[in-house]
Amino acid sequence: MAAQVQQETALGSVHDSVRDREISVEQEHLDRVYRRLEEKIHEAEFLMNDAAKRGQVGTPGALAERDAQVFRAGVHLNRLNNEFEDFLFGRIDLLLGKDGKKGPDGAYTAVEPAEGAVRPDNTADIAETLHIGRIGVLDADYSPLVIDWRAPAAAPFYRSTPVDPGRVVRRRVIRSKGRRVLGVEDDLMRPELTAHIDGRELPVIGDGALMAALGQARSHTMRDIVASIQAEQDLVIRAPAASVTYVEGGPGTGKTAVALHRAAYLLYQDRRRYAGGILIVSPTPLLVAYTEGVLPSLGEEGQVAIRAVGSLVDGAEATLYDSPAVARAKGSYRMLKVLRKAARGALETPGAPASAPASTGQLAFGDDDGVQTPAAPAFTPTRLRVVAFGRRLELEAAELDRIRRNALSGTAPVNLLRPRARKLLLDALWAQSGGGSRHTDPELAAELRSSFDEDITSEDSFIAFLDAWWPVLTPRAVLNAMADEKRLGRWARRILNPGEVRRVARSLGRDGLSVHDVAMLDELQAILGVPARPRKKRDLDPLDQLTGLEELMPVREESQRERAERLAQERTEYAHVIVDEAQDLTPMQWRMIGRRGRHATWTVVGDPAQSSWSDPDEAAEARDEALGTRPRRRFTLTVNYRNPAEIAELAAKVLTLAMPGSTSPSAVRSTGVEPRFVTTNNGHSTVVRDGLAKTVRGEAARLLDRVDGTVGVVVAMNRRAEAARWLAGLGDRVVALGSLEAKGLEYDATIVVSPAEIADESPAGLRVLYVALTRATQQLTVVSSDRDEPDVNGVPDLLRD
Ligand SMILES: Nc1ncnc2c1ncn2[C@@H]1O[C@H](COP(=O)(O)OP(=O)(O)OP(=O)(O)O)[C@@H](O)[C@H]1O
Repeated sequence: MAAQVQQETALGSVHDSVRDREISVEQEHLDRVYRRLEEKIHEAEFLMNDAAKRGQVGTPGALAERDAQVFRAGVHLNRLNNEFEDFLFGRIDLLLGKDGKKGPDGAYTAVEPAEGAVRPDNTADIAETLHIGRIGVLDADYSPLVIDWRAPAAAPFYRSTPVDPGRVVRRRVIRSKGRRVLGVEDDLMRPELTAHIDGRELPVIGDGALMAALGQARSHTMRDIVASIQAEQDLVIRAPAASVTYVEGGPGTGKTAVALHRAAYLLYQDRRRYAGGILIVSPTPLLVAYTEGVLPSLGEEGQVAIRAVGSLVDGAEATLYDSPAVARAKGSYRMLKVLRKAARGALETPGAPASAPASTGQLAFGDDDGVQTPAAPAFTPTRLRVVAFGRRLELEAAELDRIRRNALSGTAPVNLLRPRARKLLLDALWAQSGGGSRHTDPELAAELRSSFDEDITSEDSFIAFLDAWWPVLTPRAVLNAMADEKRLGRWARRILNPGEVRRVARSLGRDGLSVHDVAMLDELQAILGVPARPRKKRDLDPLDQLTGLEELMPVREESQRERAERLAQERTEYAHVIVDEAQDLTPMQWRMIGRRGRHATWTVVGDPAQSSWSDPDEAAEARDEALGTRPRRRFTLTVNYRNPAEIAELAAKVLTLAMPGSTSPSAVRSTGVEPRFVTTNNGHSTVVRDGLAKTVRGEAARLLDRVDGTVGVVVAMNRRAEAARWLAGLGDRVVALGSLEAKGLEYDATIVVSPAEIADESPAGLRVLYVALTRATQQLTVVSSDRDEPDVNGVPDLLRD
């Protein structure tokens, strides 16, 4: 082979000296970069001080300019300080490019080599070397010292492969800590070439950075993969933002990692458009906690909202789980029909509470927002009595019902129909008063009518009646009303069966919300509508009151800043929505997320084989509705970077049962460690014979000894609390989690407890089991109970060939 590839053999000392020399080459470059960064930090500090001085000059223009300058310098300084750790991680050595043109980052733009860059005898010279890092750094003469990983010039670092190398001859990953380079790992993209750099043959060190990264112990937080993004992943990360980017791939193919890096890429591409406007929806708070450190490590702190699907509605936080049967009823399209009926029905229900109890959280509208929510009436009034023009007028129950039905026949949100209902009441009272026949002159008649209306609407009894008869409903109030089985039964007639009604009503009576309740609240918010905010009144000047001037003064307009702050707080729509684990969303959740991305571009990542939702067709319909007719660009990720082949092979058996005909991603490495099977109940057990608790605890302790990082114990949802007790005192490297909570997470080692229990938990149980079996990066133990019918080797029924 032409290039000087070093092997770990008898040539060890030669190898070490070449490696040391290459490390010192990179150290020199890193030193240069740090010197330049320090200069830039001084520049930023100088700018800030200078700007502060300029503030004392005091003209409005100078002040505005100062503010902008201080802001820019502050952001810059902050980034430089934060990126100081480990920001240089890659290098590519390139052949001469085709056209010789340079891009804005100072690098040549051509992807393909110039003709003649490779000589007929397969020798070539390195014409350009680029270092890749978390941010770009230009030298004082504008030559690129470091290229931002998201810049076009950095793409070949990720895209180049031996099959399609482009200009790249050698791709190097640099490992550093603080200011010290610790190691380098090279991949040769053109192994057939003898390439020279500065008159020397190009050395190649190590056997690839990817394997080194994959072998590292896992902690409770995800790491970025910026130094080892693979070509098929890079295509997704850099896909144009237009329309919908749709990514499928099996467990461990990097979908979550890719989604996070894509957010950072989009911000880099068009910061103005996306800053603050990217939403990442994650299935669980555990996955949010696991992933939320990745974007800051890519230099994108606070720009992207990562929210669990149960925390998408402000003021509502899901803390409870529903049983599979209840989840199916609450999450399906059928619930939409029930909610529409409930929202209208809650108005006319005797005794229905009209507003949320003060102790429960508020949705986006409520007392806090200045909208008056009337106190809950004891019952819905059945008669209206008022006095107008000295006459007693009265509307009876039947008439009131007719008016309500008439008002509700509109399609507008229920709360927005209140003015219409009020108008219909006044019409009925006016008709009763006979006032319409008193004047033939239309002008006089109109005047009479308006003073009639004024007379009635200023009466306290009328206002109290309206508040009780047509209260402003909050989503919480309607949900509370649905906890009454009888009422729910009425609203869900022919939609839910009696068993479902009973179970749903009971679940809504609990203290707290489930992830499905949150989607129902959001839907109710849309069905009920938000009544117009009363405009804030200016505080009255006592002098105004004396002179009556206040009536002539315009209401003060919101300042631009106030408006910007309010909009940011109220943000419910985003410019780009990234959905992780999209296969799990129910139709109601798709509707909730869809409302946040009505005008957005989307990235949707998921794996149908891991879906815990029982009706994939219904969910697909809801997804298509949320994404609309936007064109989709589809990608498939094919390589499993998480599980060693031994574990992937076992999981594939469950995949065959769960989704016959689908293919597993291919595992990129093998560890030689086979999954272990332990039983609790029979004489053939290899280890323990007594209870599950002791078995799992013993196995967890064993695995903690064998791996440096984390151990996850996955149990059926109803065993979660119990499993936490089994592990008490073993330390924080080991955690117990329910099958549905394991989604997206990974551990060095996992224990999957009773596959049969997990599979029987729900209609999608086999797919949930597939998720559980694919969480380990190194070792997997399966603990069986009686239900698993283990064979003599402890292998449970579901995992046998
Ligand atoms: N290019 C890469 N370089 C290094 N590590 C990688 C790379 N791609 C993925 N990984 C690692 O593989 C693991 C799996 O990635 P990730 O969680 O994003 O996969 P996923 O497709 O979302 O999996 P699942 O569907 O099971 O949730 C993570 O530890 C991730 O850091």
